[in-house]
Amino acid sequence: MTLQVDNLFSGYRQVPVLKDVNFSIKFGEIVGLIGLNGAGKSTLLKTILGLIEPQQGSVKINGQSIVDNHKDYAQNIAYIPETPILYEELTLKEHIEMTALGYNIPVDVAMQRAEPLLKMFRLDKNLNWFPTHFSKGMKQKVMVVCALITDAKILIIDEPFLGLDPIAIRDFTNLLKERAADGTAILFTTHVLSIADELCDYFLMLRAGVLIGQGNVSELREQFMMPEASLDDIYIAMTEQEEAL
Ligand SMILES: Nc1ncnc2c1ncn2[C@@H]1O[C@H](COP(=O)(O)OP(=O)(O)OP(=O)(O)O)[C@@H](O)[C@H]1O
Repeated sequence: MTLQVDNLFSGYRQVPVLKDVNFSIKFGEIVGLIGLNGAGKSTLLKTILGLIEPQQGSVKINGQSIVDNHKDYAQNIAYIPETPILYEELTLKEHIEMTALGYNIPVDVAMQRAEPLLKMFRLDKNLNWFPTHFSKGMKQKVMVVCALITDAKILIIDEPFLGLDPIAIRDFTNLLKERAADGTAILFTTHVLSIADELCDYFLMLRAGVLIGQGNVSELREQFMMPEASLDDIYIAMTEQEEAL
């Protein structure tokens, strides 16, 4: 039961951004995707989501690609983008209902699941609000609620902590840990290494479209030959190598 990425080349207009990327994520693991601006993190997430077609190689969930079974593949993934995408003409409640429809969940079940999340994020009094009345952080919380009410076994999150206040970061971090403990695989990008260090079982280090390291911190220490290094030290070494290229 995994997300399996094999020999993946992917990018835009035949120009590969990702070059021969290989990794797998088991259900229940939290994985941090780390790399400088432009390294290809969002391109990788978009390819996993099926928004970009691989130029070569494959992305499979439980052995099936999006081409093999589009519906199963899509329902297995929930996505929280870096910039919240909400429909101006739908209320918060209607966003939850629409998510329920998209993931084949009865609306009353979705509302039950949403209730504690809305309370935690202090949005429970705002069910009839439209997105124009929400702050950026509140919009991000709506995206989090919609993703977490699904039964998706893979959660893909682009910069999850951007725009959230410290309390929301703490609550969201705890929610992610709970989700992983229940068997959800979580892949997220971040530039906030301290949170990644606390949260992740292991890391994917992406440099110029190439996965140059993967593993937990002690495995990364071995791969980068830095026996005493912290995640910060390894990241800085990776960026210095990039500047020297
Ligand atoms: N729609 C696009 N068309 C063409 N090239 C693109 C497109 N989107 C991204 N790129 C290029 O692909 C490369 C990787 O970009 P990507 O957005 O995946 O990086 P990233 O690691 O997510 O960066 P950041 O940390 O800034 O979000 C960059 O060179 C970028 O210019």
